[in-house]
Amino acid sequence: MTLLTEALSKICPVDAELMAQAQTRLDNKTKPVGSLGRLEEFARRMAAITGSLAPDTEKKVVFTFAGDHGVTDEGVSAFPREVTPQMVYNFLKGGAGINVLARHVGAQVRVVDIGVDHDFGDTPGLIVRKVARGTRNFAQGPAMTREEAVAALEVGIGLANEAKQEGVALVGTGEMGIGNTTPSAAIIAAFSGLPVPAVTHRGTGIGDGALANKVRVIEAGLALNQPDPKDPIDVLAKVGGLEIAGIAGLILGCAANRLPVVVDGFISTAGALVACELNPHVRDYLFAAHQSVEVGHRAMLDRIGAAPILDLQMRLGEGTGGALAMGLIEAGVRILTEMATFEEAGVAEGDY
Ligand SMILES: O=C(O)c1ccc[n+]([C@@H]2O[C@H](COP(=O)([O-])O)[C@@H](O)[C@H]2O)c1
Ligand SMILES: Cc1cc2nc[nH]c2cc1C
Repeated sequence: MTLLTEALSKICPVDAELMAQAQTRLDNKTKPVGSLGRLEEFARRMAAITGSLAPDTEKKVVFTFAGDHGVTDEGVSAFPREVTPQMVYNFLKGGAGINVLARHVGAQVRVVDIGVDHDFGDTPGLIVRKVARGTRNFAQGPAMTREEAVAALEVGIGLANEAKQEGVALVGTGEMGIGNTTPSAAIIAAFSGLPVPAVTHRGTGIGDGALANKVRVIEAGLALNQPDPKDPIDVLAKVGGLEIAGIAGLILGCAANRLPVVVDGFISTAGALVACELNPHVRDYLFAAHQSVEVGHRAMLDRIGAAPILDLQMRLGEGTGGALAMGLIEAGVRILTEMATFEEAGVAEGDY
């Protein structure tokens, strides 16, 4: 069995009984029923995912996948593609936004070269799983072969399997790839059939002219490649990206291992969408960290059926929103495990 078929076959619904037991415990805590709102949701879902009423959150790891995109030849980003490897070095030195926010919540950052158009040699700290030196320009043909897409999915699955083995408790997704809002918009347009202008936005900050060009490029790429929305790997291969595939695989692997996974912004959610289209139970294992500024993000989250935890007008990527949301998920779990019950504290219960 391949890593992909094995992961897909292992994914099952979360434990509904434990979800109910966790909620009963939360209802006995010294607070009006439901008064901790979504923190209670995080706690009961963590119980249902992990199969424990005292879910572990100790070891938190954000995987930041880096990859390049042939479609940058079409002028779809405000930045040159050299920024992708330059930012990889920044991550490894600990100076990027994700490094700061991961330190803030006590998470580790792991940087994965899954498709950067740069030779890193043996750079200390970098996880080298390069499938190709970037994708091809999907305005001229498929971004990847099906084999490349599956190989990149399996990179992510392999990392999730290793994370489970070493006792990681909470996984975060992140990415770095100049041009990657273009394949992300193409993916949601392909699955949903929504008009391209409704899901395409400014990414790193392009102006009106470049945005109109980006819409035309995506429309042309979809018309040329005809991705089949009923075949998620076809969509991923034809108009996706290597880091998006790595993230989709990581999320599948987490679901297969009953590991909770926190999904960052627009590009990470494109990966989550591919994973959910492959197996709808994946949805129950993921937390949508935040609402990105990218306009197409809402359509992705709606299609997955996930409500974002934060709305901080962020659009950096890297895993930054995911790191922040990890802190809140952990807070919810601590309510479940540490807060006193009415009985323990000698507090009178309400009469609803
Ligand atoms: O996470 C998001 O919601 C997000 C939204 C816009 C841009 N980004 C980041 O910006 C880069 C892609 O933007 P662009 O304009 O080059 O397609 C890529 O490195 C992403 O991490 C990330
Ligand atoms: C500087 C920079 C940092 C990033 N981090 C994620 N995407 C990015 C894009 C740019 C341009």
